[in-house]
Amino acid sequence: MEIEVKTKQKQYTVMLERGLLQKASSLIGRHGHVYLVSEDGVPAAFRNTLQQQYPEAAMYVFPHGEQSKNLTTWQQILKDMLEHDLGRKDTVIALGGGVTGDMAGFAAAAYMRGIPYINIPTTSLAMIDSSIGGKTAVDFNGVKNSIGAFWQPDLVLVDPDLLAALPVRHLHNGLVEAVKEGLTFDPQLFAIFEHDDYLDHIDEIIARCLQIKRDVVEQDEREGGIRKLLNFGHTYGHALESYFGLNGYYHGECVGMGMMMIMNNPELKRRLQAVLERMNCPVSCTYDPEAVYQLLCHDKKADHDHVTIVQVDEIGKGHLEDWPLPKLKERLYHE
Ligand SMILES: O=C(O)C(=O)C[C@@H](O)[C@H](O)[C@H](O)COP(=O)(O)O
Repeated sequence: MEIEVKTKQKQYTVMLERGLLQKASSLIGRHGHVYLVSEDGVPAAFRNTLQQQYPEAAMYVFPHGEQSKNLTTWQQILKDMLEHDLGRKDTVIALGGGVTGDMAGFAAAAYMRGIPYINIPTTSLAMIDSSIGGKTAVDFNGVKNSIGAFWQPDLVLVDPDLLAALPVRHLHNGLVEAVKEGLTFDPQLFAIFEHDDYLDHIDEIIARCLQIKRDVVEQDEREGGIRKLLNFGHTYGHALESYFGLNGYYHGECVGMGMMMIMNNPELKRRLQAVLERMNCPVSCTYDPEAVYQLLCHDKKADHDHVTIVQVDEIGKGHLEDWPLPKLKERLYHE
């Protein structure tokens, strides 16, 4: 399956097919010199499969996880790119999860004021959500994704075979973003999680999410309106993620709890809770409300004294609401 994404910045293809990694170089074609970025959590066999297709290319491998998503790693990648004489027509290829896509994408966005980059996601989170749409960022000063750029990829190769190597907690972590897309845009997608053996429908789940994301990003590349709906659960979710830090909950797990916290409709909340429990994901946690509130005030959707949040009263129909900060704070105390 091929999905065309047409944005003002770039027009590119997202290919979704099993076995793509083996033939990546033939699909990528000629793109100047190639520079590979990956993380050590990606199975060595995947890295070797790509490296063998580009024997001349340098590969920068950083330690896996959110602790690497910072300006230090970004600077090290840029320095290495310079040392390998990468030019404006050369291409960065990211092989890894969301952090790799962010690091490689943000490095490509800044290097020589922007060079091409190609994404080969290896996690459910990256396949479903972060590999397309052009959001690249690092965490800074304790605030998630606070420094970054919109920089669209030139090609995305989604190979669900790679998920076989993913630990089950990571798999579910990414699938929470698909639950989010079902709740905000696609009742049939939510129904897969509610009623079916969702692990038998992984390819369909990814395809539905990519199509939703393509439609949203094409309408609103820089998140002026409808794209904000993709942030359902992220207002509390990002704050919890920052609050618990590197050894706490995963991103998707925090988004799941964030959706539970923001949702008003008790019946929908009950259904979401049942889905999250099916996926062995947490539905709530204990935290210091004041500390989480302070983190929440840095939300990119915040405008001085209010935050644009996403609400879902009917499955498939997310909408935006402006919530004053005191209302968000009060809920933290009464959840
Ligand atoms: O692509 C988007 O737009 C999204 O909001 C997708 C989110 O699921 C994703 O976690 C995103 O990185 C959060 O964006 P941010 O702007 O709050 O950093």
